[in-house]
Amino acid sequence: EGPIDRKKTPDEISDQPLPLLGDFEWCTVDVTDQKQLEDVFLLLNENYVEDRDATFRFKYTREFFNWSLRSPGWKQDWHVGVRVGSTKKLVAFISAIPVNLRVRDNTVRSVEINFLCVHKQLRGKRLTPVMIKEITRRVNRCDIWYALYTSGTILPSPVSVCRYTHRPLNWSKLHDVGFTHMPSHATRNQMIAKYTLPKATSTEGLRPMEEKDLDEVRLLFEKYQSRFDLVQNFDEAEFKHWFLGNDEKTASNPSSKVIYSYVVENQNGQISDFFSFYSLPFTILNNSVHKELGIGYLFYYASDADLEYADRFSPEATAALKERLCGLMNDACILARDAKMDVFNALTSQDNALFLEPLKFGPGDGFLNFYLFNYRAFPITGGIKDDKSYDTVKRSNVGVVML
Ligand SMILES: Cc1c(C(=O)c2nccn2C)oc2cccc(OCCCNCc3cccnc3)c12
Repeated sequence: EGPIDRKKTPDEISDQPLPLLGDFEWCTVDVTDQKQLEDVFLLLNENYVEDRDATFRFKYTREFFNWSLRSPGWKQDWHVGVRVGSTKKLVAFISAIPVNLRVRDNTVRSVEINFLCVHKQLRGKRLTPVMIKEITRRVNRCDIWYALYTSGTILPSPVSVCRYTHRPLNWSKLHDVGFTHMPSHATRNQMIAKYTLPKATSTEGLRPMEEKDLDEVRLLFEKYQSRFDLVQNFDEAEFKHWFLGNDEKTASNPSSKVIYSYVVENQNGQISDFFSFYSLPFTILNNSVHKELGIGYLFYYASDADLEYADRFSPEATAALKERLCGLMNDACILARDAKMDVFNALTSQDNALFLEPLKFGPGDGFLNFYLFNYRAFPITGGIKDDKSYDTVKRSNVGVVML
């Protein structure tokens, strides 16, 4: 396991971008300029990933980009765009943010690549490989040689693959928009009853995470994450950014809130657990009644449930963790429902297999493949059972969650 290419230095890398065909020009998007942020927002909301039947399209908000593109150490030069020379219209985008990854026992200074988007009318012009080469060049110039990225499509050699899963929160709306279907043996009311959640959460001491919790939660999180083989290491600033976001702005406008983080404070005032989820709605294409699908995505979590066991992977420790996570994640679904989300999405990564079936998550029809650029690693299990069921617990070794 380890780097694929020989060690290089930035001065070996060209300081000029690759040539672009026709009336296209490279640009660097300044996402602190609301107008340029709007260009990215419009490009992705009209041209980014859709589901297979083109029923839904990701609806990234401006707040989401401010959160995901401006994490600590972010560089404007790594927000790469292609514009039409004559009109300055943004027709392609790709981004990188710096991250510290751990792949088994190796720490790898990397970037995470995300939001690769080419305008629908420019598909098939081989623009994607050129975008990837250009972002690679700009990152290499900063002496970073590795990258993590995900894709719904199969590309050469994924390091891991996880399955999409969904927990309906508002079954009737999901049914109305065609996301979920009525099983032959059930009625509408039976399906609604099946997915109805309690009014209130049940975990004693559960409350929103606050700035004063950060150090304690980061310590709990680092202990928990040590169980996985592919993780992102967060320093203090990164931890604050990813779990508290730039919350002051959303205090005024709750509907634009992106990241939701909660802690469990036990009787003697210690933090025993935490979990988080982010909001990333779908635009519903051609539906007269519903315009948007509210979606919560499970993000990171940690628990001390297994800490008292010498072997954290023993059946006893696993049972204790399973019981704790089932209570926590059921509360996460309740909080997501209260935040007007219609479905709660999770992958089969982390220890999710412990609660997916008990909490009525159903397998989705999508897979998320994880790729490492310029780094060879033995495959890391993504928690997928070979068949559709989750009958036996199949834990995963993927501890990184990509937006
Ligand atoms: C996308 C997505 C979906 C859906 O497509 C979906 N949910 C409700 C209705 N639909 C059609 O369901 C998921 C469950 C877990 C994690 C996920 O995504 C994890 C993060 C994905 N990152 C962005 C991305 C999207 C597609 C391909 N590559 C990257 C998803």
